[in-house]
Amino acid sequence: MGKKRIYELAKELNVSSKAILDKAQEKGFDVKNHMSSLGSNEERQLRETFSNKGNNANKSQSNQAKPAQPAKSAKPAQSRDQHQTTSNAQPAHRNNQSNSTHARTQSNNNGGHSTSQNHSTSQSHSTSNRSQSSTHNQNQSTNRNQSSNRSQSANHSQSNNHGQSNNRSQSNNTNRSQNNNRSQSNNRSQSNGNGGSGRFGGSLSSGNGRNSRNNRNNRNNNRRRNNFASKYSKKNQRIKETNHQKGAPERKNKALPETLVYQVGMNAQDLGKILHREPSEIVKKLFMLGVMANQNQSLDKDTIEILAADYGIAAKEKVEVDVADIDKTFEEESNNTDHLETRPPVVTIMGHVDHGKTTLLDHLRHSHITAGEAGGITQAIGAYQLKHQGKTITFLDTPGHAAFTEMRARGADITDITVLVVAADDGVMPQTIEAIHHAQAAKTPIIVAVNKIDKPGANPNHVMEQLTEYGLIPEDWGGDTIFVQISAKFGKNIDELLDMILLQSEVMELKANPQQNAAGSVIEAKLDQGKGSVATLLIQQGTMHTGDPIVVGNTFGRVRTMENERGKEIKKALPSTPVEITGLSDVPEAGDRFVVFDDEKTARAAGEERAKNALMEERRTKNTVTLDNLFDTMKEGEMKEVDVIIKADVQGSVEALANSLKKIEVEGVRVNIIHTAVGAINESDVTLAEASNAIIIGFNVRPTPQAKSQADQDNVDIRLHRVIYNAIDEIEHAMKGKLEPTYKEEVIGEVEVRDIFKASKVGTIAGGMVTDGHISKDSKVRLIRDSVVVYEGELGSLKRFKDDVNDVKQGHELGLTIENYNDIKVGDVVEAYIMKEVPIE
Ligand SMILES: Nc1nc2c(ncn2[C@@H]2O[C@H](COP(=O)(O)OP(=O)(O)OP(=O)(O)O)[C@@H](O)[C@H]2O)c(=O)[nH]1
Repeated sequence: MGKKRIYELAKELNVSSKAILDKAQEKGFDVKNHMSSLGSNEERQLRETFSNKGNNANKSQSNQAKPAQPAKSAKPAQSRDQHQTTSNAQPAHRNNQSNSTHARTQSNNNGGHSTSQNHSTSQSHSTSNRSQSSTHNQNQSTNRNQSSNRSQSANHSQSNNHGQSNNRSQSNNTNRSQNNNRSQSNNRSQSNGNGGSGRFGGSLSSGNGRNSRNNRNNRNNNRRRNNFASKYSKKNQRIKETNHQKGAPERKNKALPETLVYQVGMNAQDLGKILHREPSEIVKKLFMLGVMANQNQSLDKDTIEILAADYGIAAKEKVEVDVADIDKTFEEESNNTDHLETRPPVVTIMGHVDHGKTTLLDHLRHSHITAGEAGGITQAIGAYQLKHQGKTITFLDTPGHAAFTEMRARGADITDITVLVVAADDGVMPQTIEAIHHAQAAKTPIIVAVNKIDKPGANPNHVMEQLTEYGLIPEDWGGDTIFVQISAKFGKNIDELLDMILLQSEVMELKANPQQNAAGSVIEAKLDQGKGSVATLLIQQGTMHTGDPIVVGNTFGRVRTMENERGKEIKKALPSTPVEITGLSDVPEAGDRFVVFDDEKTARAAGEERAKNALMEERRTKNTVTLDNLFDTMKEGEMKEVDVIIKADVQGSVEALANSLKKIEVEGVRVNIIHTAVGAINESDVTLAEASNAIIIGFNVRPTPQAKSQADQDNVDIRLHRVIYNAIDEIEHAMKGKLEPTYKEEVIGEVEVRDIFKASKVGTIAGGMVTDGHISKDSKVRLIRDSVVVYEGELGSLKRFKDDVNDVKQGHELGLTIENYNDIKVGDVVEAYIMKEVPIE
């Protein structure tokens, strides 16, 4: 059991935190406020103290009030005074008020009796009136009949409710029933003013009795003498006094709610509205709980909960949920560890062109389905499930790595296992490497299917050797990569491959909770003429039912129909199942996430909000890392690695550049090369860069036109270099935040070389056409052959027909020479660029 806090003990003992705090401090315990913890010994002592008080109040209180013990006789008077003088917000702290105040107050209550008289009265009532102590909320007549027992009431006031206190304080006014009645009424009306329940005594009826006017006057007198009241409460009291004098009806507070539903950061005003209480009352109450706060100051969770406890009601925090944030909902649903059950693995097949991916998928599709379904099966959607050894495996039919990475770029890491198909007769090829890098970037385990082992030239061992270079080492050789030698065409070892997939998935302990709302990702989506929006979804968590309200990406709806991959209507779908659904208001995108909501209203609100946000953010520059903002990004602590993709003209350059970049040392940051290859920068590189927030460095190579436009669109940073040192320097400077370019290269046009003329004096003259932009006499040029930069230099001359010109625009023919370079060939491209000065901010 943890240590008890003061407020908790107070709640338990039904006394104020302040009373406990005071007592604890009096006893020398090391406590500061209501939140302070108590040791078990301390707690025990306090319990004893307060339970004794309760008992004393009922039984043995008279000891304190015996005439023979004058020193103690002051206590009853205190308590009495407390009742009379305490403002509504201070019920629990009456005991703390001074004797002199009490005495004065009492005299007022007694209708002008002298102070000394009051004192003697209080003392003379030391004999307890036990019956009184047990009867709370007594009415006036009861009080009149009660003999006063101030010591009793003093003790009671600590542990009992206001009604009790009031009654007891009434009884203090012994031998003057009239005065007693007045006093009682005063107290009651005070309580009514508070209007609260619980310890504030709000349960008392309002002071509408015969004595109410007198009582009000008395109370007002009392209030004037109340040293405790704050500036604000004094003001409020004055207002109330005025109202009372005018005979204005007393305001009745509404009943407290059963539970205070709050949000952290609410202030006294907010809470006052919920509790139907004046903010000033809340402020006073907080003050008594040891929290100094004005009406506008935000309150923390603990304070609000203590306040609720003090009012005697429960408190519940209302957590504001951003329904539109389905990513968050998705994460929450995904991370739910309740009712976890094993789910089928989701497998993607990747590999180089013609290595047999489609053949493998087709073979699986046709050979591993239940007998009843065999024959004439048409796969309706881009994913399917098969059964092997009584277990299900889900295959995603995503042709091409770009599609795979595209999904990842959109935040959908849906693949559990990658099967890498490598043809045994062909070995590792560029797309094999690309696939490895894509899978590694996605951190999915790879199972290698060495295919076409039936072919005469097949050399599986060679494939295995090759793959060791990429960290894929067979188990036999001391690694942990599973290799299966198959023939997709002839179905050889396919079962072994499936065994291995199941084994891998077992190791991964793939689990999901089928008992919760479904969440997952879009595999593909389209607009169907007849059905409207049709989306293929992979359920990653929970179970989806027809009729479920759903938000998918920026669209929403209800699952109107649901079909499995064979076009069969189903009513529910479990985790790892691909389904095709209709019923969405719009067409989502592949990779979008979906979340099922409990009700359609929330789904609609979330969907509409997302659609609105998407519209606003449409085409807004994505927060992709570029060299220019790299330092800022790093500074923000968003990145500890700089992901880089290197493309170069020859393998030697790739390695040299990679090695050099790895050696750059900048504190807290390192270069992480996620993909290298020889050749032009293609769309797949750009997609990978976007998905991984990477920078592409092209060394002596150019991006293909499609890759270039995709990079522009996705804001992927491509840096082209011809000197390794410059590339290293640029990355290093960017990492150190020193990138302050004063000049920036700007490509202004492209010329296609269509004819070559050799002239003895001027060298090679290239005749051609400006296919893009323009070229000017002072532009610099690069000669590009098959996407590889073969020369970079200055323009020698620029002519239209026979005339020298300063500029030639797109669509016009021209003749040009490159200074000191003659090896120009037909089909070459001359890229014209200028170095533009970048103004320093
Ligand atoms: N002999 C033999 N041929 C195979 C095997 N697997 C596939 N092939 C053949 O290899 C060729 C290419 O196979 P695909 O399955 O289309 O290859 P892919 O990887 O899907 O090719 P893309 O879809 O272009 O990327 C086809 O002619 C297949 O018949 C195999 O195990 N043995």
